[in-house]
Amino acid sequence: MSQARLMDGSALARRIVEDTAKKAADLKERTGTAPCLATVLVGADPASVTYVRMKQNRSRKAGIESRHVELPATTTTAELVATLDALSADPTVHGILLQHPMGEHIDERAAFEAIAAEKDVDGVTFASFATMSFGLPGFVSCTPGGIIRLLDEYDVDPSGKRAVVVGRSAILGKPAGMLLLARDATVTYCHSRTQDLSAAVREADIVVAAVGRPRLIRGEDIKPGAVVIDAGYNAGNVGDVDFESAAERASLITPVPGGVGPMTIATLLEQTVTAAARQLGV
Ligand SMILES: Nc1nc2c(c(=O)[nH]1)N[C@@H](CN(C=O)c1ccc(C(=O)N[C@@H](CCC(=O)O)C(=O)O)cc1)CN2
Repeated sequence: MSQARLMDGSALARRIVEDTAKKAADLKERTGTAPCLATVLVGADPASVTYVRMKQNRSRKAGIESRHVELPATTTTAELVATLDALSADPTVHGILLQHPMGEHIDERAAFEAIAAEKDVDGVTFASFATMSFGLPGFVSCTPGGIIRLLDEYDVDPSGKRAVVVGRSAILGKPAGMLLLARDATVTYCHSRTQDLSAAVREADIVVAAVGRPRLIRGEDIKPGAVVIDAGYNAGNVGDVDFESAAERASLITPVPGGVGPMTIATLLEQTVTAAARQLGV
């Protein structure tokens, strides 16, 4: 029987998006300009197509214009960088989202770094990573930022807690750990070379699963009363955590779907409106 309380990302995301829509409307009224988010998709990976569509639809509902750039899977790094340079220089675009993954032949870092810092509403550049890591104002990576908002919403203070982040990707695991560190958690990163994952997870007061391996984290490894954040995206809306068994021991747990996912998009929209306001001098 499940004991954990659900951390309802859908409900919190809805409130953030409603608030963001009001700010977007206010900005348009004051400046005559609606915030604009450019989405860039390389190739046609079905999951990425879905995520980009979700971002466009929710942008529209929040009064954010979207400009979509679709590039073929054969796009080179140089071509992608040229596209991102053009969007970075375009004053009618306030935020840029480069959907990940983008193909193994592409130098992902070169592509992310082509996004102007002031338009990095997805928090993927080195500049954003630095401000995020030092707890300074700037744009956060959207999923990690959404995770911190969920923790705040459910009164989970990471200070002094042992946090274990499973996964070290540039857009998820690494920044999630840095945001928790900035909140004074004692952070351990686990990854494919970690020798005893179960032992590390068993120590955790906060577990962030961000590795993309369906049901990797099981209830028997969850410390009783731990907070479990499932940030795994796998086919069929299955998370990285075995929800049923983990919920028996956790005090709080995010569901998949309806947990971290909606928070990712809400954070993106919120940061787009912030970027637009700054660029429009409001
Ligand atoms: N440039 C980026 N690429 C990727 C990111 C990112 O933040 N920036 N994150 C993931 C995927 N992702 C957004 O791109 C994403 C995944 C899932 C959801 C979501 O809301 N999922 C729903 C379920 C969706 C459904 O019904 O099919 C949920 O969890 O409730 C949002 C965003 C990789 N790439």
